[in-house]
Amino acid sequence: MSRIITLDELKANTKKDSFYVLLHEKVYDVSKFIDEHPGGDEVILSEGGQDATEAFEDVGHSDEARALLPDMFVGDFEKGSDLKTKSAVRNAPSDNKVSTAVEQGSNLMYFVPLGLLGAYFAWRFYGA
Ligand code: HEM
Repeated sequence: MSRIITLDELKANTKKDSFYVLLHEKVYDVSKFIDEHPGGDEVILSEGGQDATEAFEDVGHSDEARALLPDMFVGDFEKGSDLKTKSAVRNAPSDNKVSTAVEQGSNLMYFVPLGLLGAYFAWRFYGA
């Protein structure tokens, strides 16, 4: 059974010995984890009482990091609270499109001159 965590509750748990983090509209109690966090306690402490989704995603946390979350889950964040939560938008796909386009472009940049060079030598040796 899942609890609903209100904005007031989120804001009430911003002390190191009782600390809630809001990620992807879910609330996690990171009190026990905070001292072990590889990124340090300060970065997490500065996200108290607000939506930490963007900060968490900007770091590009690993699957191992994400796998720690279920154990710390407290409940879903209340819908329609004053706090605007961000949905999980990952910016990787659009970046990928750009880099494949650039890669295809640079392949052409190699193959066109190589093809011309090949054509020239074919003409030199087998032509007139
Ligand atoms: C609340 C749940 C969180 C968990 C379970 C978690 C877990 C982890 C883990 C396991 C790592 C090691 C690298 C990796 O596996 O990705 C890491 C690194 C890091 N985390 Fe978090 N993290 C949490 C929240 C945050 C938040 C809210 C921030 C905010 C800014 C943050 C900032 C960082 C930074 C900057 C690193 C990089 C440390 C380095 O490479 O030196 N983390 N975190």
